[in-house]
Amino acid sequence: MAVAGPGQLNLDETPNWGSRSVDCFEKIEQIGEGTYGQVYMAKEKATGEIVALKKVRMDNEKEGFPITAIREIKILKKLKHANVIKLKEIVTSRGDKMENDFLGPEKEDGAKPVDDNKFKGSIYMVFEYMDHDLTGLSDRPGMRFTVPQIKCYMKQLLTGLHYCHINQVLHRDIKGSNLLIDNNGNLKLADFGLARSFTNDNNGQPLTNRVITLWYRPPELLMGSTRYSPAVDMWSVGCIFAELLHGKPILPGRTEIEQLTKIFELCGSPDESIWPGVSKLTYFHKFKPERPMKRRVKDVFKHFDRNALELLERMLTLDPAQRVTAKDALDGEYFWVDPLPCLPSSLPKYEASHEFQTKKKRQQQRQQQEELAKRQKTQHQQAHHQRLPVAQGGHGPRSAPSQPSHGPPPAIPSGPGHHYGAGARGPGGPPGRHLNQGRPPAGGNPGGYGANRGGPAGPYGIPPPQGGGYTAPPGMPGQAGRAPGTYGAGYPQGGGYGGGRGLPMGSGRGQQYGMPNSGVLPQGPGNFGGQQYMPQQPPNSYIDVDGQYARANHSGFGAPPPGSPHRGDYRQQQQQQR
Ligand SMILES: Nc1ncnc2c1ncn2[C@@H]1O[C@H](COP(=O)(O)OP(=O)(O)OP(=O)(O)O)[C@@H](O)[C@H]1O
Repeated sequence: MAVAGPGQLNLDETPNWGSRSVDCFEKIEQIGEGTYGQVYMAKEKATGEIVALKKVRMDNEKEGFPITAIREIKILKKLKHANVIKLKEIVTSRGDKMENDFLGPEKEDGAKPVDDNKFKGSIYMVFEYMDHDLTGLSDRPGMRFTVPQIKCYMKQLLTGLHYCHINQVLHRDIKGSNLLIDNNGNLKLADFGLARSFTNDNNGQPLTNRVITLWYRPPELLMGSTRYSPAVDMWSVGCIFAELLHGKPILPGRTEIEQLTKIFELCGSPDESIWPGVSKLTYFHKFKPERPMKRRVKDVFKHFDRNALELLERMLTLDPAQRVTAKDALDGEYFWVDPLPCLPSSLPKYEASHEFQTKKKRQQQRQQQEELAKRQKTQHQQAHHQRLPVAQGGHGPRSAPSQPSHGPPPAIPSGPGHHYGAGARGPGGPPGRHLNQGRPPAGGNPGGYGANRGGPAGPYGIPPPQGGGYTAPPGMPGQAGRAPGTYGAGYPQGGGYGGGRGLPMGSGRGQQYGMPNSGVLPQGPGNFGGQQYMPQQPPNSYIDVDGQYARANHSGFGAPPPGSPHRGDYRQQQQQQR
């Protein structure tokens, strides 16, 4: 098993990493709870800098440092990009000092009792702090994303992903809660715990297909493919894109088969003519629908604007070989016509919102509502009993008294209102209502953007509000014409996305995605370390088939409970197997 012993991180190049203690930081509050462990907002004592500390959960690891964390650290060390979260350093604690500080003392010296995993320190990854994740942000009451804002986030998502792909990294867990956003409007890819490096043939080694949260998992993985490409991430991006525009998750399956069925219902069922080679996939014949299904993307999302729909079609292409790449997506009309993507810095600033916190708030609200309802019911019953004739003694006839002693049922306030259209989030609405309705299944399934987090798929409906157009003034570089595309094809030699749409590096629309094909490249102006925007106006771990650990199936925008099919946590399976 590819695990390192505690403390054996082998983090070459950064000898200082791991040398500092977590005591250099002061905890502020918990902002996340993931498969790995808790994530805290903290302040570096010496500098006052705010950071995020992600604790590497060791309590389930009997065999040393978890490979998922090793992989995340290794990959993040190599990726340096404005749209990829920055891992600043690793710090350690002797005997879990941090945990004691945060959660209360356990032992005098701060060490944990010994029986398994005992007296061992903890390891924390120190990240730049981000104010929001996309799930938390979109779940804010009243949140509405404008079209330029959606374009701005999508552009950054694709730019970060393109950078990963040309550096031969598959993310394999693109979802809202892994897209972090700061109050300057910057979006960064985070949570590389499921990511892995790839080469074109992976030296003949198969990859696990148990990756990517179910709602965002592409058909090739669901049908058992073990040789896949960056296209898997692009499917997830398509699901997020549609969700942003539509206001709720578009493919909320509860099981793998249901997920595939939902995909076929929307995208049609595959056959050799549209997806050469599909019939060779392990589960093709098992999951093939009895009757062929027609593609309905255009019908279902007919309220999307033409360019958005065209891009979505290319992202949600069944055949991964024909699915749009991040680079080509960035080149799509969608990002180059009015309303243009807004500048990140022009986006509104919001109070911090992480999925963990918004979920907690929702839970508290639900509890309050339940208590209120209970209290009202009790009061009502008491009032009722007081009105009953004494002789009945509370054991009256079974039929209701003839006098109208029952008032209307207590009003249960609905949940916070949500954006993207109509209704407040509340108990599942009747069929026919669309956005912002229903509530996630108990346990919190992946949720949508400002919308119905997780109810069964309802009818597709209301278009999002169209944000105002943000046209670059004439003569600004953002208006430059386009030259024929000249990008290198395929991965990993994707080439620098220097010129956007085939313009020479740094010219034209002033946009630069990614970097040249040199593995990992330094950040800096002129390439996409220094992302340039157009001058627009503001408006789990266990071994899998690739011999790797992986966490799969876990949460969507919300976090399904451990053990739910959405989470399908490899880590849990491993524990069960042990
Ligand atoms: N750098 C950061 N700044 C602010 N918040 C963060 C940061 N990193 C993570 N978070 C918060 O913590 C949450 C969980 O983080 P992350 O996804 O990295 O952990 P995980 O254990 O891999 O979670 P999961 O099992 O859900 O994938 C994120 O959704 C986000 O809300």
